[in-house]
Amino acid sequence: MSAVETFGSRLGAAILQRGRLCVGIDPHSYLLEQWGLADTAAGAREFSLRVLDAAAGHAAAVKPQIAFYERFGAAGYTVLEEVLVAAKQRELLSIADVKRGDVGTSVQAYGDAWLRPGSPLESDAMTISVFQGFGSIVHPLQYTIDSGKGLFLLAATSNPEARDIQRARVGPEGVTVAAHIVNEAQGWNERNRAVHPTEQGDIGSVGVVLGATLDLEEYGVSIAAQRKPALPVLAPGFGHQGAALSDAVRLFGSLTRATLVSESRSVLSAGPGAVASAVRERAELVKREVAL
Ligand SMILES: O=C(O)c1cc(=O)[nH]c(=O)n1[C@@H]1O[C@H](COP(=O)(O)O)[C@@H](O)[C@H]1O
Repeated sequence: MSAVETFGSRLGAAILQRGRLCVGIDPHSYLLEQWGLADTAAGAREFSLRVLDAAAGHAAAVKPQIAFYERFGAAGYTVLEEVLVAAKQRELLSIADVKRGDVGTSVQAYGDAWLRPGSPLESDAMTISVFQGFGSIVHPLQYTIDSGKGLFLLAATSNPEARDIQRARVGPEGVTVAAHIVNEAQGWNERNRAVHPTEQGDIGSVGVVLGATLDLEEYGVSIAAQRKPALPVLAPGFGHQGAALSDAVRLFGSLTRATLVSESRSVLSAGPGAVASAVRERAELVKREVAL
């Protein structure tokens, strides 16, 4: 039996304490300009630290999108390292929005980079692509057991261009790709529940990304069944992409239980002077509207 506190358990505690808002940290060029900051690694650093201060105590998690740092090369990665440490100091769960995926030792190296305790880029969880097969992520999955880390598998993403691929039917039962990925995540959580003390087994550590802009039934994803352990869901699409918080429970049904409402631009566009109040307002609204 593992003594490690699971990601699912930490996620549950964070939701209970601070609600289910996840603030996306996306230092777009246009936002840096709007904030009066240079479009440089130093600008992204200033931006990110201010967002972290705004999120502290009000959001369950933050989700830095690594592409916005990667565009500054090594300097961007140095900033990202600092941002991830600063998130931890503020007791915010960090979800590295990496969206990487590969096979064998390559995907193992991604897991080592983002989930290995002591790694310079250590995060609490990462987004990951499993379009090369659930079996391809066996190494990153091990971090959920050994080190209390989390994964969010891309399943039904918020962008409309993904519809054809993610709704395509696969396997002998002809389930959609999205539903297949959801089932794999749920199955993993069920199989590994016993590895952890039972009080930690309420929420799984392997979650999925489901866009709030979608009709999940259309993607073949059932929102009716109460599954145990609860499936973590990272739900982007609220705010800037048009999904309304008031629709969240209708959209996610029983999956709302362990859902993180992820918003980036709707909060970040408030600017440096108003970002703190924007986070607080959004967090309050999420608590009121997305209650199960
Ligand atoms: O994994 C994600 O966070 C993600 C998945 C998805 O299906 N759609 C999606 O927009 N995102 C991310 O969410 C952020 C955009 O959020 P908004 O600015 O709130 O629209 C970007 O960092 C995207 O990469």
